[in-house]
Amino acid sequence: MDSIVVTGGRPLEGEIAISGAKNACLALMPAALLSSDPLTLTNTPRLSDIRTMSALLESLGCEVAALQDARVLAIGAERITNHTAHYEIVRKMRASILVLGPILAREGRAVVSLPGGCAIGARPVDLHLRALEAMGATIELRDGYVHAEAPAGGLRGARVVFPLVSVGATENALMAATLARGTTVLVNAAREPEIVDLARCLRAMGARIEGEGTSEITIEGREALHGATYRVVADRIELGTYMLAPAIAGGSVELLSGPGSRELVAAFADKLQETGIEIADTDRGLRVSRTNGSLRPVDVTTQPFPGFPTDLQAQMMALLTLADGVSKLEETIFENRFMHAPELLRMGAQIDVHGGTATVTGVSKLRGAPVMATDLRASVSLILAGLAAEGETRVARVYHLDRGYERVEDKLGACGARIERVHG
Ligand SMILES: CC(=O)N[C@H]1[C@@H](OP(=O)(O)OP(=O)(O)OC[C@H]2O[C@@H](n3ccc(=O)[nH]c3=O)[C@H](O)[C@@H]2O)O[C@H](CO)[C@@H](O)[C@@H]1O
Ligand SMILES: C=C(OP(=O)(O)O)C(=O)O
Repeated sequence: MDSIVVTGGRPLEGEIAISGAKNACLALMPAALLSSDPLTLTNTPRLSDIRTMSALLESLGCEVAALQDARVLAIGAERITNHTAHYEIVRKMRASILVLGPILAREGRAVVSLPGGCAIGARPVDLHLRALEAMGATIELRDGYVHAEAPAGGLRGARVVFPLVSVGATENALMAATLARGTTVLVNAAREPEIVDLARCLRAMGARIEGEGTSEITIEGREALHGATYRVVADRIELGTYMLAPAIAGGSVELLSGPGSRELVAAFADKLQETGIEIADTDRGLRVSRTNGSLRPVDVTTQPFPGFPTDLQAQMMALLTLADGVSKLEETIFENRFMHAPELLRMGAQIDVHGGTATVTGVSKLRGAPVMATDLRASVSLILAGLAAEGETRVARVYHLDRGYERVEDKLGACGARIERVHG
């Protein structure tokens, strides 16, 4: 199994290209199931999660062609030949549940393995299922699988009120509603940029949708959708992660995420600026610079968009371990998302975790250490910490990292970081 070895202490200078968003792409790919015409996605990231979704779609009868060095994916779902998403694939990636709504809406039936819990929390899918039931589906759970059936004549438009904000449940319901009979209103819908991206792509496929990016989305169901070509939005979590690289290591880096991309990370960028880091908009994205030696502590509470993203909490914690004072991080989305804390302790950080709150008392320096992470964002937070630490940090089990970060060693290495991948 590969490890990443980082030797800290070098300020970073240069630029980093930000890839297309993993989490947007993982919702856009199943949208292809809604039409018998091909959906072509451009700016797709080269990540293991994307390959897993391709394999899942192929197992359902789709043709998936990775073009232009896998920067473009052409997905043809002329016929869905298999209505079951098997556990062997679903267990690898929770986003597999996103095929449920599209298959059910187009074919009238679908069987999808329950994804099960994962390191960061239990992550049930009840809200996905309730939304589809509100559209008339009959759902049964048997032997670890969701068996869903649409009523005669197909799913019906409905008013779906989500008791809590769920990105995945909003995506599943949004996709299903595009082919339902009548109007669907999603109330308390997620507002994440990935939802906006999905709605725009569905509109390019002929769907009638209004209100994406607000908490109420209205969808007028259509008989059929057609093919389209759509460009995946920049990855705001990758962007935020690399914004933290010069913040923690020192130096100045331009993040090539496109003009106007600050709005993708506004709440995070505000917190980063509060610590004393400079952020400037550029024609190509954002420039982040650390000119001043000390970092101010800040308090952070994770929230659904437009709040501070849970997917940047671990990385922000790595920075705050070196602030001049005490910071509090409150995790409100997932019940077990502080797995990076004990590993950061091994590098000399001072962190107390009580329930959903981590109190971080800044230290003057971190020391390199062998560390290991059990989820994607925790893994990258240890790499960030390694950029600032004295000596060598070896981050083991980087398959988590490869789910969500493309060539992390090349992107940081090009800015002067001493970082390498060690095989075996
Ligand atoms: C592939 C993808 O896009 N993953 C993102 C997506 O995950 P995902 O879509 O799984 O996250 P949700 O927004 O659904 O989860 C939010 C909260 O709702 C709970 N919940 C969710 C669904 C449900 O049916 N019942 C229920 O109780 C979850 O356990 C969690 O506590 O949004 C999360 C929150 O921004 C991000 O951290 C993930 O990176
Ligand atoms: C939690 C994440 O992904 P997933 O929902 O696929 O587990 C993530 O991207 O940080």
